[in-house]
Amino acid sequence: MPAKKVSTKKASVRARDKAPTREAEPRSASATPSPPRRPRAKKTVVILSRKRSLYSTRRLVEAIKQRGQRPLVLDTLRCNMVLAPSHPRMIYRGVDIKGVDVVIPRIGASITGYGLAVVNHFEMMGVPVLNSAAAIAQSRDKLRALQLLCRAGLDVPRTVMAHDRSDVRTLVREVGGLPVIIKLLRGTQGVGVMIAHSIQEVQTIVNTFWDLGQEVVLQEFVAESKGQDVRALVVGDRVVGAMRRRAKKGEFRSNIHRGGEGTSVQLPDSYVEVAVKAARLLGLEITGVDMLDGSKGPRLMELNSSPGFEGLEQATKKDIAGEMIDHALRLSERQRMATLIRPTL
Ligand SMILES: Nc1ncnc2c1ncn2[C@@H]1O[C@H](COP(=O)(O)OP(=O)(O)OP(=O)(O)O)[C@@H](O)[C@H]1O
Repeated sequence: MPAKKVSTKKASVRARDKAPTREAEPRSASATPSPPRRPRAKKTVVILSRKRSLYSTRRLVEAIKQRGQRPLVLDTLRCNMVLAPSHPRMIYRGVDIKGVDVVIPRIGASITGYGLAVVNHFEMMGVPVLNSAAAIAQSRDKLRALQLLCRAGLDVPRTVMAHDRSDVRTLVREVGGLPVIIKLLRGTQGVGVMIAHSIQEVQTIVNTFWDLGQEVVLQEFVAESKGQDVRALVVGDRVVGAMRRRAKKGEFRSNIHRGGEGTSVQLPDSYVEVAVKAARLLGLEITGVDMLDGSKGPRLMELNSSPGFEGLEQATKKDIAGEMIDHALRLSERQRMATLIRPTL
């Protein structure tokens, strides 16, 4: 169902100044009349997204409306940031954005730089964001993310990054020999993930990428995973849905975009623990954690900070969008309470 267009004009109106909707009268067994209740104002939830027609954006908008709150979809690239001492502002199509309660960034890889600046600007304006600019940046840098996970003792496939063309044979040995996985550091949806079965192939692939100025890593091929991987969606400190993705015939990459098929799974505790710990380590409130099945347990591949969830909702029949919005609303409420309490301390 197409998302209803949300007028950006509303952005100029402070959410709490809007005419409040009446809440239902509380039922009470006591004869004492209860004091009049202050009606709760709607919360404004901003979705940063290039297109409101994208599945995940539409579902988030739907979930916000279902909870009686106000969605506002802003095209990340149309957000203009004004830096002024102690008063950062955001202008969208000539309108000052005010009264935002929480922001959910959906930042595609192609606009990471500008997207991070916009997210950071909302943080400077004191608005809670899921996820923070620092956490998104950390998870987008695949090597840094793997370094952090590895340092914390989590199991990641053996990985090397190098620039020395003369030493490819040693690099292959370091990751456990052939076949070897070669990954573009900036790849997504399985594009830029290759398997090489000979030293010659490895050399050709890495040299091509290096000549194009691209960074690559060599990674141990986790054969036990047999063309499957696990996607766990972590919201806060819970896995709210998980699926096993199977690669199509003749393909080792199980991404849905590469024709992989997802089926709902109930994850063993060890997988849940690893996924939640990894999300905490990278500071991600919402994340899609990709894991391979190793012979000794889950092996972390990567964490996506703006995970698409169409395949996951279809496979699990769960309201993943609703889980994300509930968490966002909880965080915004927590922040509101914190600002109320602070002056009395
Ligand atoms: N080390 C490995 N051993 C075996 N299979 C692997 C390995 N790394 C990746 N794969 C397979 O290739 C697929 C794509 O890898 P990966 O998720 O790293 O790519 P990506 O382009 O970063 O994808 P995403 O869109 O999730 O960011 C995985 O889903 C998995 O099936």
